[in-house]
Amino acid sequence: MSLLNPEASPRLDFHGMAINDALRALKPADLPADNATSTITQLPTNILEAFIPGYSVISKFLLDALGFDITLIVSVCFLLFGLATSFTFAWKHAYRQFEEYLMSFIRIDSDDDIHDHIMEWLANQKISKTSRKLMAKTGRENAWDIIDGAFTEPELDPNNLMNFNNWDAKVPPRFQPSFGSHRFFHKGHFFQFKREEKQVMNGGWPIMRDEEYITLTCIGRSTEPIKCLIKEAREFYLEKEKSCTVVRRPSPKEQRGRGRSVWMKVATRPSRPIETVVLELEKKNRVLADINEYLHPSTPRWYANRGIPYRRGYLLHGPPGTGKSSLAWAIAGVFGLDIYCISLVDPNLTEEDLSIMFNALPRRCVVLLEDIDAAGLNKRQETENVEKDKTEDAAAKIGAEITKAFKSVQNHDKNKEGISLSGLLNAIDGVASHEGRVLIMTTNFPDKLDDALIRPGRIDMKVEFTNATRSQIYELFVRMYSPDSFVKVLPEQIKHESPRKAKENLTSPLANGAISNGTIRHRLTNNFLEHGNVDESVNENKDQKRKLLTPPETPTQASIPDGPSIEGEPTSIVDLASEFARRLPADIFTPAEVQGYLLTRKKEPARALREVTTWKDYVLEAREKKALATAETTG
Ligand SMILES: Nc1ncnc2c1ncn2[C@@H]1O[C@H](COP(=O)(O)OP(=O)(O)OP(=O)(O)O)[C@@H](O)[C@H]1O
Repeated sequence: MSLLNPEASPRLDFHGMAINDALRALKPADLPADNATSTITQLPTNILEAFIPGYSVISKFLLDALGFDITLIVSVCFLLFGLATSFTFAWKHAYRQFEEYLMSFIRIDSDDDIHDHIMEWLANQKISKTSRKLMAKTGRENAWDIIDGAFTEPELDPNNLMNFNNWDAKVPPRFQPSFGSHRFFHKGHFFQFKREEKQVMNGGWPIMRDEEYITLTCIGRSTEPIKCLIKEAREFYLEKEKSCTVVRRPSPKEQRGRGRSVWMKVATRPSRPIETVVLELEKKNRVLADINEYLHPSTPRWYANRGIPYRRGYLLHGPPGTGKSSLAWAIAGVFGLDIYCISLVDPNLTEEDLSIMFNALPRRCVVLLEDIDAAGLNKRQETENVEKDKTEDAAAKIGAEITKAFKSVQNHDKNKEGISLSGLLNAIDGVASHEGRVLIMTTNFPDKLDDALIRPGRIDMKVEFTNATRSQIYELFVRMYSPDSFVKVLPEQIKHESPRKAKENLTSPLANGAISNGTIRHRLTNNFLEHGNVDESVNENKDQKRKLLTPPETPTQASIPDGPSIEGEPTSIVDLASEFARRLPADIFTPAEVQGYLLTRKKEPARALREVTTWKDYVLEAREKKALATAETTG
């Protein structure tokens, strides 16, 4: 019996009647009374029963309670659902076919540099302004960002001091397309950009971790448009970072995946100009020429033809604060390489990690192993000899044996967590080791290193750093008080050269002053040291550079602002520098100490000169006292 017939349902209420009227309009009077016969909009009850168990009971209950049959409504819903599902299925299938035969895609995992290039590029495209699905990132990430000029000046308080309160809030966040699909047109091509996450096995705990990847799709059977887009993104990114050095360190274990993700980018900082490392010109040029030759594209073949592993290691040694790390950073800047820093004293670093790290190095990079003497890799022989000398009498001998045994247990435990000499050697020149990298090790105690570590093939060049010589003191002084524009112009000039030109220049660093102190000296001699003035060309961007938050313009011969000159006192930076270098003894103070002293008087060269003798006496006296105290405590 159908309730669509009003006569058949005497208890029909107002709503029931309205529904029935509507249904009658949909299906006129001759609706079948028996639901065994069905229409296109009214499915047989037994079919509905199959999809909704207990349907007939429910419908009967509703019929009794409300007085109308829900079959037609349910049937229409079913049909609509069926249609929608079929349409979705057909659309998906058709799209899949379209994708399969008429679209091309390139997938990029987040552990590849291209991922960063694309994301950075997209952040600067229209899509990152117009898309409805964005991800916000804090605008400024490190202190170096102010150098690119796009920064907001902090407010000055009533005392003329900078107030950084709320400063960060003024920096607009950066936006990137968020997870999901995004579509955009670029250079006449339609692209789909999909950002997704997948679960991958982790090296440690937790077992699984999320890893991001992106897929770039374009219409057409060629991936060429995507390749062009990737190329454009890479160029954009590299142009942005061209005068910067990217610093990477080992990723925390739980974030470590495969490939590049074992290293994480910790900073991008402006490259250190090689001229700012005050070192004998001959030494500096020797290192640069050697690395330049090693990195030349034809060198790997030369090595291969002679069966020599394509590796080169440098040991920079000398007292702390003499410029070893500074030179390593400057080398990375000169050759435009990323720098990969490993601390061997990191207790979480295992030998296995170390070999994974070396294995994941890119083709060309600088690997910096700092303070290798501090990593328990001391010369074993020597330690044993020292122990022997101490064992003069029997009692002392027994004591020494106990100490030795205790130490060996300690070392055993240490090596379980840390790096042993053989572990380091395996990483440096094992099968897994990546060829083509520039390995730089620094140490304060070269004599303590095991011969195996510093043998040729592992260390190919040693560069000794000493306390500041007179000429270094002089150069540090001149550099400290040279105007910013003067200090900056040379490295910028080098960077704006075409890569080929830069390469030509680098072929013979000795012959070319551009990357050596030679240029600085040459310029200083001709334009600054002799006449006390900087080239006009050098001063071109002076006004612009003054805006930077660096100390105010540094003094030149024309104006030395820290008080009236005393008769007989030098009045130019050059003369001040000469006198300054004369008043300090050679080879006693490290460049870091001299730099530290000058920094506290960075706007007052004349004061720096006046007070240097007092400072020298004070430091020497303090050293003496410290030495006495140490001697007393050690007996
Ligand atoms: N030869 C130098 N030329 C220019 N600056 C130097 C020189 N030596 C030291 N400095 C300055 O001193 C500071 C410390 O230098 P750096 O870290 O390079 O010394 P280091 O020899 O590596 O010291 P450590 O052995 O303690 O690591 C830096 O700010 C650096 O600019």
